[in-house]
Amino acid sequence: MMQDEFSMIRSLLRLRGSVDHQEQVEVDAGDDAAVVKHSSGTSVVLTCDTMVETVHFLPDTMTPFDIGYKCMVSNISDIAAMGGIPAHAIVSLAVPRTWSQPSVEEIYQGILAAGKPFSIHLAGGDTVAAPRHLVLSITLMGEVETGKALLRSSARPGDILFITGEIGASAGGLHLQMHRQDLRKQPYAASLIKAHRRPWPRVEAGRYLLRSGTRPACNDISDGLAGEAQEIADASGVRLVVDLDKIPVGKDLLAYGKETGCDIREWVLHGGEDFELLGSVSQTDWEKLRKESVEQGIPLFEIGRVEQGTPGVDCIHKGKRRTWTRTGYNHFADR
Ligand SMILES: Nc1ncnc2c1ncn2[C@@H]1O[C@H](COP(=O)(O)OP(=O)(O)OP(=O)(O)O)[C@@H](O)[C@H]1O
Ligand SMILES: Cc1ncc(C[n+]2csc(CCOP(=O)(O)O)c2C)c(N)n1
Ligand SMILES: [Mg+2]
Ligand SMILES: [Mg+2]
Ligand SMILES: [Mg+2]
Repeated sequence: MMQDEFSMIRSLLRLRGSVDHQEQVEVDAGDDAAVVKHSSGTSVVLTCDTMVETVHFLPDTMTPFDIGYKCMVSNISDIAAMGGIPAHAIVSLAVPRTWSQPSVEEIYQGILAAGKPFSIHLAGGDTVAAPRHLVLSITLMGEVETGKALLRSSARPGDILFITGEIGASAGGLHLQMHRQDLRKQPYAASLIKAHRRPWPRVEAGRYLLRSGTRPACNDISDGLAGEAQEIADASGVRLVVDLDKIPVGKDLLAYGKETGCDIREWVLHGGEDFELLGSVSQTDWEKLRKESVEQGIPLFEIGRVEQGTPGVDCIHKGKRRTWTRTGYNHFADR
């Protein structure tokens, strides 16, 4: 039995417990809109990402908690990619009849859990009926020092290209859940499934990059490495060269690929939903960044370089250089 719209909203808001970022909250959820103060010297960072049943998840690939969690992470990740600090979120929920009240509350628990490490204040939202599939959309507001945001357009010829962690595991976890449930209990399975359902947004790395004063180019990898690299190339007017052998890949993904004979390179380059950051800085700054990042426990892996040339991305594998023609995940690719 589902509560009426207004009881549902009250139940969902009660799940928040205490209000995060209280010092900034002038008017909380409950009025026509929330009102938040923001500090001088900082600018507002705004982003929005949506998840749709059948497009971003299926009952077999994500629990309701995971759906809320991952939708929040995909938003936090965009703030991280700008070097910002996430602060206030607005949640829009379109719920079909087939979803029960406890399942919707579970989505909320996931949203709140993902926001908790960053003290994100859930400032309100909207709740409507949906004809068939669930749609969850989150708008996230954050702060960044004025004039300091990390941009896709900052890559320069001579830069070193880097990434903040292993990639491909999310797509591997999706594949395993959709096609190889028989391997679910294998030792490598849990970490791949976790990578797909509960990614971690790189806020610390984004803040570290911003504070370093090196002004790196930056983009988060939601649509796959190849596509996100292309976005940096286009925005900066440069050519990116990615060394395939340098891309960090986890041992569990390697084990899954070995067992199934699947081409894990496809997932590493085009899988997406890994939410690592892809960036570039000058060679001199790279030496400094790499040294300090080790001391601070923030992983940074060199994966290539930036060159002058027609905007685009090349890859080098076993000494051979080729151009990547495929772009990132495209929602309308089959239309
Ligand atoms: N419907 C829309 N109206 C206005 N701007 C949009 C719309 N959709 C996307 N944009 C803008 O286009 C840019 C690229 O959006 P996109 O969603 O591709 O980025 P992303 O969130 O980094 O990627 P992903 O959605 O894969 O996480 C962003 O600046 C975004 O605000
Ligand atoms: C059931 C199911 N099928 C396919 C996928 C893969 N997938 C969906 S959207 C997307 C790119 C990022 O989306 P967006 O651009 O909206 O942020 C990817 C890689 C999935 N997660 N679940
Ligand atoms: Mg988006
Ligand atoms: Mg995004
Ligand atoms: Mg992004």
